[in-house]
Amino acid sequence: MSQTPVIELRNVYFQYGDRPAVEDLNLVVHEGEFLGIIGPNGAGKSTALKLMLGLLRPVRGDVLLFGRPLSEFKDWSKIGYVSQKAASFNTRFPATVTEVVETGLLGKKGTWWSWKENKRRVAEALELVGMREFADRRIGDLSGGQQQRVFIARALVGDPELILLDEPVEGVDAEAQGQFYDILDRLNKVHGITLVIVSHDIGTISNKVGQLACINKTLHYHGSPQEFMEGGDLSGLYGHDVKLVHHHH
Ligand SMILES: Nc1ncnc2c1ncn2[C@@H]1O[C@H](COP(=O)(O)OP(=O)(O)OP(=O)(O)O)[C@@H](O)[C@H]1O
Repeated sequence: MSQTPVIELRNVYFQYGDRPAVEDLNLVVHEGEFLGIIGPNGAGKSTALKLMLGLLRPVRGDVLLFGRPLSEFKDWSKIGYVSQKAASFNTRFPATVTEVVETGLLGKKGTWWSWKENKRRVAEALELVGMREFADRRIGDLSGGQQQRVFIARALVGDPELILLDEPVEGVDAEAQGQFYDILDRLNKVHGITLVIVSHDIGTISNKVGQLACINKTLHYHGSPQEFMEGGDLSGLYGHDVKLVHHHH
C-alpha cells in the first residue's frame, strides 16, 4: 500500500463572501480508507468535499490529491463524485440509465475509448451496483434508491481509485439505504476503492465506515467511529442535535 495520502488538506481556509465556511482544516485520507464526514448543518462538509475536488479553491492552505498540489493535479479520471444534487435529480429528464452512466465518461481527459469499450464499461459499472437489467429504462421511472445506484455507476464507470459522495442517501428509504451501503462496502473492501462520504446521519454512518471525521468549520474528531460514539460529549459541537448519537445499533 502506498504511503502517500490520497487526499491531504493542510490548514485550509475558505469563505463565501466574508463568511468563513472552512477554517484551518487539516485532514488526511489514506488509500483504501472508507471515511465518513459528519457535522452539524452548515458545518462546511459539502464545502470541504468541493475543496477536495478542486471545484472550490482554498483562500489559504493547500489541497493535495495523490500527493500532488491541486494546481498540478491532472489525473481526474482517478476520482469519481456523487454530488448532493444527484438526490434531487429531475425525474422527468428523458435519458436512459445507460445514457446517464455514459456521462461519467465525458470529460475524462486523455481517455478515448471505443464505442464498444464504453458499452462494456457501462455494463460492468451497472453490474457492480446491481442495475444491469435496468440499462434501457428511463432514469425518471426508477425509485430514489435505484437512481442513487445509477449515480454510483456513473461515478464508477471511469474506473476511479477514489469516490467522494455528498449525502447520497438523503430521502432514500431504509431498505434502499442498506443496499446502497452494501455496494459501497463491496467497492471499498473488494475493489479497494477509497471512499469519502458526507452524511447527516451519525448513527447509520458510524456503523458503516472505517474512519470518522467530524467537522464544524475545522476538524473536531478524526478516528474510529466506535471511539467517537463512546466518547460522549458532543454537545459543544452539535447543540440540540446530540440526540442523534443515541441512535446506534
Ligand atoms: N454557494 C454558497 N454561497 C454562499 N454561502 C454558501 C454557499 N454554499 C454554502 N454556503 C454557506 O457556507 C456554510 C457551509 O455550507 P456547506 O454546504 O458546506 O455545509 P454542510 O455542512 O454541507 O451543510 P448541510 O449539512 O446543511 O448540507 C453554510 O453557512 C452555508 O450557508
